[in-house]
Amino acid sequence: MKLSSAHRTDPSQRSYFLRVLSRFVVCSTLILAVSVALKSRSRLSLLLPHLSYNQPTIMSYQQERYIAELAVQRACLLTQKVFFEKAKGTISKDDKSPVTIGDFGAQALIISALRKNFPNDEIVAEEEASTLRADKELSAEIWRLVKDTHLEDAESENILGGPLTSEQSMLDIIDSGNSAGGPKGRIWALDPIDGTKGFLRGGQYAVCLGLIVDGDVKVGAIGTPNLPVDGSAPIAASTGDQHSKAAGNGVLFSAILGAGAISRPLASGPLAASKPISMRSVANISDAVFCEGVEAAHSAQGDNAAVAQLLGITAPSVRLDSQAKYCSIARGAGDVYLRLPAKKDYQEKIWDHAAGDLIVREAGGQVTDMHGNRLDFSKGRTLAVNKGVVAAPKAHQEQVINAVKTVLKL
Ligand SMILES: Nc1ncnc2c1ncn2[C@@H]1O[C@H](COP(=O)(O)O)[C@@H](OP(=O)(O)O)[C@H]1O
Ligand SMILES: [Mg+2]
Ligand SMILES: [Mg+2]
Ligand SMILES: [Mg+2]
Repeated sequence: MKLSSAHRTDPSQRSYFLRVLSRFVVCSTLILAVSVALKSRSRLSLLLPHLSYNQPTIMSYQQERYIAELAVQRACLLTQKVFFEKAKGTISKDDKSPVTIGDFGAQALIISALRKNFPNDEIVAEEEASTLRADKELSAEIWRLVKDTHLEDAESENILGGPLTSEQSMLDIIDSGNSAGGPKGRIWALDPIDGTKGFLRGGQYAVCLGLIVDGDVKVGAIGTPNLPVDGSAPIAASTGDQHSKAAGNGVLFSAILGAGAISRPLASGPLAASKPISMRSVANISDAVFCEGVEAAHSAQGDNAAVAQLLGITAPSVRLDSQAKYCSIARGAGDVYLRLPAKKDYQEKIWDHAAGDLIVREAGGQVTDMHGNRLDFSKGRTLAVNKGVVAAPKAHQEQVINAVKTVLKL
């Protein structure tokens, strides 16, 4: 068929049309690429606002550490409320150890944040809700606390998943920390209040969370609301008054395996700026300062004293409850943490050590049992193959272990 000249396209017109079309395609591809990049960057910045985007790669476990820090920070708001404003009534557990509304509330808040962000992970937590299911009044009191506790920073609160929806879901959340632990998979070890006796006495306590992957601790976060922000300040034996509340207390410690340990003030807004922490370098072990527990039932204080004497240590021990001991030596406020068994057959719990073990090792220390073996977090809910704990600067660990073996005749 022959086309009339009116239907035929002029070649210069056709090439103009092709040029416009190709420019349109290039421009729209560019716009699309830029908008996808911006979108994923803003999603990332929501999750990891502390990251610099100049970093070529994002270090692994940064997100886990960030969520752990926020969750611990929020739980500390609740424990502080109980510490300063509420009667710290106790309930006795089957093993006669105390538990408070603060322990249950902090556990509920932290597990709900973990469930929101890492729904497939397992959780080994200290507390369970059977007492609360049998005591409606107590359960209602904890629920009032839990639903009213949120971070001041709405974006951070949103990342944690916002408030729980009902009292029943709170009880179920508390009970979901019942994993048996073990050598495989991602398992969070949670101690909602470590040093409950210190908490009740108005002394030191810690909110502790560690992530164990295939038996190895990868992330640790510990909130110590009553430790001074200034690591060189004296540690108050009791902080149960409003004056000390205003006096610069509250520290958040954390570590990622292979990436060092840090601390920052435990403020309630977005996470404050952090700084690296490290153990003090001690030229001679006789210059070291011991950190020890307060409760005689939890470690053999006579044995600790004999070890100190054998090492020529004369400085008095710093005594404080909870994993605040690990944190203290990790920032150079003390050098050696000894926890020699007071009861022969007691098995240490993984939630009492996971986060602290990593923070000390990442700050340049070594943590072992009294035989010099690394703590083994792959054996279930307890450190079934370890006895006692010895944490010291790497360079002096062997010397301390030898003194322990001499004193205990191992
Ligand atoms: N006989 C014992 N030996 C060692 N630790 C014990 C113990 N009985 C209880 N504990 C643990 O000691 C922890 C407190 O340690 P510390 O004495 O260093 O503050 C308690 O944690 P909770 O307070 O979380 O229950 C508890 O798990
Ligand atoms: Mg307890
Ligand atoms: Mg504990
Ligand atoms: Mg506890």
